[in-house]
Amino acid sequence: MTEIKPRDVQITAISTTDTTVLRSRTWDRLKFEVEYSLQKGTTANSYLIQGEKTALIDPPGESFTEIFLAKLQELIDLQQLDYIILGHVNPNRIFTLKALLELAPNVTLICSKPGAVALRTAFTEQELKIWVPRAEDTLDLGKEHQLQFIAIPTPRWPDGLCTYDSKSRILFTDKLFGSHVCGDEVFDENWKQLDEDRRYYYDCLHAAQARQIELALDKFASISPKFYAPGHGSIIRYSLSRLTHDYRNWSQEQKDQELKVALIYASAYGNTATLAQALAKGITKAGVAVESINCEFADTAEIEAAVQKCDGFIIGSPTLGGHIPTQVQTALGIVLSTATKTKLAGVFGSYGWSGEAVDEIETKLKDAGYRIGFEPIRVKFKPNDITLQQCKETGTDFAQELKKSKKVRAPWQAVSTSQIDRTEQAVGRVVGSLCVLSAKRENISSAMLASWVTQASFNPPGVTVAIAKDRAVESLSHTGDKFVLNILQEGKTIRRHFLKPFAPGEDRFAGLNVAESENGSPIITDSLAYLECTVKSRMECGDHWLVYALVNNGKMLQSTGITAVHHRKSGSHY
Ligand SMILES: Cc1cc2nc3c(=O)[nH]c(=O)nc-3n(C[C@H](O)[C@H](O)[C@H](O)COP(=O)(O)O)c2cc1C
Repeated sequence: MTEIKPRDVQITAISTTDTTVLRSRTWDRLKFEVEYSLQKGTTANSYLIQGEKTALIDPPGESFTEIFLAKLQELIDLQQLDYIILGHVNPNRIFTLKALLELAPNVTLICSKPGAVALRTAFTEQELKIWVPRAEDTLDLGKEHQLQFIAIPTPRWPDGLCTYDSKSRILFTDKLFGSHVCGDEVFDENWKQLDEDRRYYYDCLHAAQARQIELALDKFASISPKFYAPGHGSIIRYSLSRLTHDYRNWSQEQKDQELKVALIYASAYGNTATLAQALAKGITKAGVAVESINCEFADTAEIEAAVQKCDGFIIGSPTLGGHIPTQVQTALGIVLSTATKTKLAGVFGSYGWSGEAVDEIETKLKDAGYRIGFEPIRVKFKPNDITLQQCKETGTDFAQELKKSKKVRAPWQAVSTSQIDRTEQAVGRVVGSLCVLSAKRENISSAMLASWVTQASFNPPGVTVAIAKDRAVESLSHTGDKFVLNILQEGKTIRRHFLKPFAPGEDRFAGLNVAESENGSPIITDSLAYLECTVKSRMECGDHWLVYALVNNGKMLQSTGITAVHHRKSGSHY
């Protein structure tokens, strides 16, 4: 096993303009968050601007409090710290904030209006100096550092606030333009290698709030930053226009999707919100757009518009005091009076002991005549990895169900209608080996049938596998992922086992003979042969990912028998 480096705080000056980044680095994987599943660690970036006055942006979470404060005190005397700017108020970071306030009692906190409410809730026993800047306000730190504040409210971070320093031309973007990767590179000189991570970060954090991301980009259009300084990952210096363009394109892609799901939820302590994010990831992965609505911060018109436009809706609610919270009640009222009965519905929520909210919502929707697309999801308190995986799979199934009921089928482009049948038949004559890809991450095993598999290189030995985006198992389709390619034998029944639909979270290997490979992935021992592989790269090919993987190890499991090949009548499906 590779040894994981200890957490640390890396300090680097950004350009020559009195600005320093303090990167609190976590090298190992973080648990229980959808966006961390690539397991590359992350950095929590804080920034220090030293004009005549001093401002600190976004101190890190509790696991860094001690080492971060020690490093910060090497740079400044905390008695001299004038401002702490919060891109959003993160409950995990309140501990560090408390420690900072003890050492810097005169500091003024700067945040958005909803941020101030969250701060006052977290600091009930303490009088805080808070400044909520309006759009036209600036803050003069001296030495020409004029700070401008841009509110970027999103469903996930309703209190989002970006800061722009006109002297250094750094835009501090908090949750925008980040990536969860830990390394020594402070800047994005290797930005091409970051493409996959940035896209994944966008897909997990922002795809379900693409409308608000577009509004944010519009707001940034009037300034011309030289750097994006995000809350996580490398500082964007060399690829700023490219990444801006990418964010525009990815948001437009979401807008262009034919089908939309309104994901309407509220969450007092973040648990229902975490479930919402996992569902959203599963839905968007399947090529269906999500419009997230955080009931606490959305107005009636916004909810009505989302419900009218959507093809399906999902409502999420915690149970508080034995009831559905008022904001969700209101949203439910709007849904019941606005949504036509043809829309597919879903319900989920976190609870502590009785969990009435999910049952009540389900009953009301059923009584009103809506079809419920999945067994309501009820999760006690904080969801774990397995629950989140189930939510993602439920989201994907919900999207598939919508596609089926709306008969959405990817059009064959550049082929005239009269030629479609002939061309489909001809393409269908291309064959590949029938295999099962299997992988294990933490304690979650996954598997999928794959028939678009072929050898791709002799030296090093490598294979390619084309994986449908809407069915791609996350733990085997990203660079660095390890999996086993189980090569099936003609005449055996393993194929039938994997052709049947699995319920979200269902054990894919139940009833099969399985052994563990060196890379931890399951080997189906009744296969003809197996290969242990590591994903080297992947390429986006329309509705599939083409994964190129190196073969690390392999073995014949049967001395006779030939490889199963999947013969098809048409090239328009497997
Ligand atoms: C004031 C309060 C009242 C609660 N009342 C209930 C209740 O009546 N029934 C229940 O099952 N859970 C109850 N809970 C537990 C919450 O539903 C649980 O913490 C849930 O994870 C909150 O979800 P959220 O993080 O999305 O807000 C209550 C929690 C609090 C703080």
